[in-house]
Amino acid sequence: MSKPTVLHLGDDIRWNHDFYAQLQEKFTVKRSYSMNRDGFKDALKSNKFGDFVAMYRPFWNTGGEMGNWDDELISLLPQSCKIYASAGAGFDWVDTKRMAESGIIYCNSAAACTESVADAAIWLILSTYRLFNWSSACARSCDVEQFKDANRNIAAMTHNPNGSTLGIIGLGKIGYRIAQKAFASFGMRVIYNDIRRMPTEMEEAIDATYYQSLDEMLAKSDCTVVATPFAGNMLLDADKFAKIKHGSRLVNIARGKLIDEGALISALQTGQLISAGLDVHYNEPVVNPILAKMRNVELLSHTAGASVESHVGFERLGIENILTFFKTGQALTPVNMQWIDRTKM
Ligand SMILES: O=C(O)C(=O)CO
Repeated sequence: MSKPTVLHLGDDIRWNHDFYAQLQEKFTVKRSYSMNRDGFKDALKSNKFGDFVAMYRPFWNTGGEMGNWDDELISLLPQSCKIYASAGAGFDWVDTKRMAESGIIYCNSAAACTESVADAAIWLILSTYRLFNWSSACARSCDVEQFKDANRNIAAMTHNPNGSTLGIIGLGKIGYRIAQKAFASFGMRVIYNDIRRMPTEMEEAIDATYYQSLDEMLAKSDCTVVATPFAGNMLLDADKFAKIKHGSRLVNIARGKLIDEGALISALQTGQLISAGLDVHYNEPVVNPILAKMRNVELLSHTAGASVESHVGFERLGIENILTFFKTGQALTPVNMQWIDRTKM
């Protein structure tokens, strides 16, 4: 009997060759490599990859050249396709509801990069308190006057995070890990806003307080961290910045489009916010040049999740999702089960 087909999108396997061999034992693996949208659409229309049962994208460098997975693309997938297991925590580029309507489970890989993203958030949080960006830029300038300026003046403007209040928007896997680290390392008081409240024992473990109202949480946070998925709507606009605690800080490790960058810049210029730390940007890969010039703003190149450990984990988790799903009928990290018609599985 012939083996079912898995369509492997994009990057080669880099770390998990033995594990990939297990996938190849059970499935015929076909490769799309890097196809642009038109090429990929033509390939699907002509059934170039056959009636594949799963799609696997082991890393984020390539395999996304076809652009957003919207109705146009999803409607071209063969009816045989049941699961798409992809690298990455965020899935703002996939209409997961539309996929579910075609009976396809989408699995993300947040679990594989949680540690890296949470570590990067801690870096950004610390930097918003201690203004390391400013100190680092002065040292890198190799200019004696700038060095002296930082050395003399930073102390009067920076603070220890210990005992201050960290407000987390989105206490999912990553948000919770950030909270654990900030609570354990800096003794920060954790408050959070989410659509769902955490179980009591999880709240108690980090002494966290739930705020159903985002506005009320923003008014209490000394540092707000955005750790929620982008679901098509902006979260922090001028109205929200007017409600945020005066003189507080902002960190974003989620998605740039959650924040109105113009409003953020105004909040930083008026002192409503005293600093910010951003891994993600509204117009990636273009970084806002006004933010780039602000010495109280730490900027990264969307690398919060980028580590060997995340990469190893992305490759593994995608394969595990596919193998487990076809063995047990259940995927490990699905995000769209609420829309899947289980009677058709
Ligand atoms: O995995 C993702 O989606 C990330 O943005 C990690 O930083």
